[in-house]
Amino acid sequence: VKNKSKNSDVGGCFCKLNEQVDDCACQIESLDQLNNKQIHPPLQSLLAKDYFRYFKVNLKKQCPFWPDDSRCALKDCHVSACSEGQVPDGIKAEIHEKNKYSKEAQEEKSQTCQEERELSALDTTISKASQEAFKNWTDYDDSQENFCEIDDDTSADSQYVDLLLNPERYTGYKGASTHRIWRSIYDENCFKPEKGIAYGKQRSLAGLCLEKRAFYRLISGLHTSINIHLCAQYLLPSKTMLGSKTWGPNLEEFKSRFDPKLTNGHGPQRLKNLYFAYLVELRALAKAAPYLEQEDFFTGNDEEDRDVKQGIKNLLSFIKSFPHHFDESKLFQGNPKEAHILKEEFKNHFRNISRIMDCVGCDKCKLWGKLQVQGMGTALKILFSGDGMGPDSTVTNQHKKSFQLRRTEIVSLFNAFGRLSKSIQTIELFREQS
Ligand SMILES: Cc1cc2nc3c(=O)[nH]c(=O)nc-3n(C[C@H](O)[C@H](O)[C@H](O)COP(=O)(O)OP(=O)(O)OC[C@H]3O[C@@H](n4cnc5c(N)ncnc54)[C@H](O)[C@@H]3O)c2cc1C
Repeated sequence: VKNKSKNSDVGGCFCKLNEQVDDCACQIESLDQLNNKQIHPPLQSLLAKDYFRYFKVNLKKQCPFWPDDSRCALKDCHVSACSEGQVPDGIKAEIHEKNKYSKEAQEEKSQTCQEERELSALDTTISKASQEAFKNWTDYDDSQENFCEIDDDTSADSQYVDLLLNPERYTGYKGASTHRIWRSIYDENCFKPEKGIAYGKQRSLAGLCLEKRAFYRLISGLHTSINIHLCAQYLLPSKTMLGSKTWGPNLEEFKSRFDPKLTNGHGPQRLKNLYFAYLVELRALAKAAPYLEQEDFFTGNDEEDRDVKQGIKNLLSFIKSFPHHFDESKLFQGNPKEAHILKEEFKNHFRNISRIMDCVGCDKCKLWGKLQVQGMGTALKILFSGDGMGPDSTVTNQHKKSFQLRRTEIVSLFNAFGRLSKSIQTIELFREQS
């Protein structure tokens, strides 16, 4: 495939990708470089490891806003859950995770840090006190920090899904059901620039404050990413007599969504919003690096766990060295009372969007929608949880609960970032084809 100069398609889908990411001191081209060369390859191999590939999710939760109405056209919407034996015991038991929330574990960790000695073997029982501590943490998370509603992983309807066996791709989910979802996200849960601007119409961000612009761009960036994946893994006409299915890039579908001539001029800005969402999650990973570098990524397979820990350290070192990170400290500034109200509003809107994911009428889209929204919510939790995320952040002191991430948050954060990363790499592919 001929490699076109990036700036040669001045009027096309990519015309805004030689600019700066909006409201950030970062050129899109430098993100392309960082992502495609340094981040995407190691990230994809980490996401194939057991720790990251199994995601526990409840796809049967009722939509809290309207009756479930839709079924998508293809049986490719179906998600196959894992059988009992498939998921590593270390993940299934999640003893390791629950244990780290217990008072005993916190104290042990604190002592361990002070004495600079290695943690002893894992305790494989969950004491009553530990369970209670875990519940307290869950309540704390739910009330204070979370930007998302996280599925109750003890519900009988929650199941492990192997993400590698259920890839995000074209499913044929479209029409009134999808439009109702996107409309309720944009119209009811994104901040509106001016009264009377309806979903699908020109959306001017002029007059919106930085926080509200950021919120809209995050959601739009996620929408772009979902749509890029369905274009990149489109159901192609079968080339065999038996009619077996093949999936691959569909440039026409991509153009229909991002070419300015076919989208009333909006497509290129939507592509640009993808980079904004990427930059926000990138910064969250950099900020949480001291915490993540301490994580054990426990599955019970010592060798793989060690590889993952090392792989994460290497990846985080690329991420930390990036010089143009998103600056979250500019958000929620000014009058403290107003900033607090705005932050609560921001959180509530985002929580609502996470609830709307239970209304998606195609299981595979719901799986990836829930995972990506939860991952973005985890990024926001990291960015707006203060600065207590250093190596000692798992230690509780009497006055303040320290920062914590659950396995499900870590898995969704890395996978969500992996999806945005894949989208940016895919843009390169479509650019070369066009
Ligand atoms: C949570 C979720 C997950 C999905 N996952 C999948 C999937 O895995 N596979 C699959 O095949 N389909 C999936 N879909 C469906 C897919 O996103 C589209 O809705 C569908 O292909 C129909 O596309 P459309 O052309 O009607 O426009 P849509 O993508 O439905 O967009 C609706 C309207 O929103 C506006 N819009 C479009 N893109 C943006 C943007 N980036 N920013 C701002 N506004 C925008 C436009 O005005 C557009 O007309 C998912 C839908 C949802 C809600």
